[in-house]
Amino acid sequence: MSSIEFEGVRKVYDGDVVAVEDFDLEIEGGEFLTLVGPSGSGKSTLLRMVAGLEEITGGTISIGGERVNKLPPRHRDIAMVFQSYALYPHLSVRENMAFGLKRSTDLPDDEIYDRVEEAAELMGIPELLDDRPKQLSGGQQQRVATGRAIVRQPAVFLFDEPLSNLDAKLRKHMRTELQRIQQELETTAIYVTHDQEEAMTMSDRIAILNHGELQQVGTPREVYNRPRNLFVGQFIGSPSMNVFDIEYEPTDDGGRLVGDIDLPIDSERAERIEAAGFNRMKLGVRPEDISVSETRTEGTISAGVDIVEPLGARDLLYFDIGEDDGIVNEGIPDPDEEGEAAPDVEVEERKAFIEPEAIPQDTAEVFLDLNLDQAHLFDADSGLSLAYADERREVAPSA
Ligand SMILES: Nc1ncnc2c1ncn2[C@@H]1O[C@H](COP(=O)(O)OP(=O)(O)OP(=O)(O)O)[C@@H](O)[C@H]1O
Repeated sequence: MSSIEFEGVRKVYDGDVVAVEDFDLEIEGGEFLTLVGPSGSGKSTLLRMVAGLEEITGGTISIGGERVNKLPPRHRDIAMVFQSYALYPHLSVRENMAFGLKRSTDLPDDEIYDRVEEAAELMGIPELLDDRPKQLSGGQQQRVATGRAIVRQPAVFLFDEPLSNLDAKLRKHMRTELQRIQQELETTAIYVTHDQEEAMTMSDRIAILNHGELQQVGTPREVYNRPRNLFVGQFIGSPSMNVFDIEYEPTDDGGRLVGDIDLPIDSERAERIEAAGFNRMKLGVRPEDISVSETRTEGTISAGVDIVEPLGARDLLYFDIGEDDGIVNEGIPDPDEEGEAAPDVEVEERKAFIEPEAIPQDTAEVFLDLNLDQAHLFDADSGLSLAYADERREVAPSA
């Protein structure tokens, strides 16, 4: 099982487009690691550098302990599965799956075809071996493309959004299939996706990228429960975290968070904020950590009810918090008016998962309980989470 190591990896296109910056990551042999991040954050570039399809501007990539910076793709023991399956239309499925090995090795034909049969078994497509690609559905083509990668018995699988052309149901099914196969073959895998549900369900670890820089790497649970910074907090989780602009104010028995909302906090939390030196902050509360309160207490906020969407097991409440809710929507011209494009203003939508029918119909205002034990505090300037500021202090040498 081959490990993959990135050390200070950097990629600059055309002399000045920095696509990846100072990227360090160690992927264990047999691990399934997913790269996520917004469009243009450098995911494909990283994958292509591992494959050898893109030159590395700086740093080192090693596979199985061997530095591969200058190694041509065919010597890297890697198979890549893309979003487009790129099957040869004039060849049968069997020939498509055998093609790579026939070209790149001296293996005897019967061994190659044995491997094709095995891979077809594993992918559940032995009955398709004599078909042509155009006779296959999207899901079947996906299986053939993956089967073709398996035939090569590579040390590393690279997946670049392999499921994005499939419908939602098939995508879910193929997720489990790919995971099962990767585990059975004990191959190391790097998987790129836009779909964070995919990332959460398939991966041993998730690496989150923004502007070519690694923001955090951890198990799905770690990055969800302990986001290192505001970016990760907002990127992981759907619908995304509600963010409130707040400042800290000390009081006699702890402190208060004031700004978009006004809530008391206990002395333990107040001490941690003071020790971290945070003042202007963002409070992140996930939709699942908000509930409807029967009564107004000091620990609740009042909110306007915008929409309640019944989702079955629970309802999704869209709410607002009045004048100071940070929602920038003044003066947005009507996008339908000719010649007037809507400006690039972020309109925040606040959301909470609530018990079904927790709000009677036609209710305009509710009291909401924010579960502060599950909430995240981030420094407004650096974006760093308070949880990690605590850690930083613990490891800092005492003065
Ligand atoms: N061949 C290229 N030449 C110049 N710039 C490029 C090239 N390929 C990518 N880039 C730039 O590098 C940055 C990272 O692109 P990359 O495709 O790696 O991002 P990504 O995270 O995979 O995006 P997406 O999710 O949209 O596929 C972007 O700014 C992109 O415009």
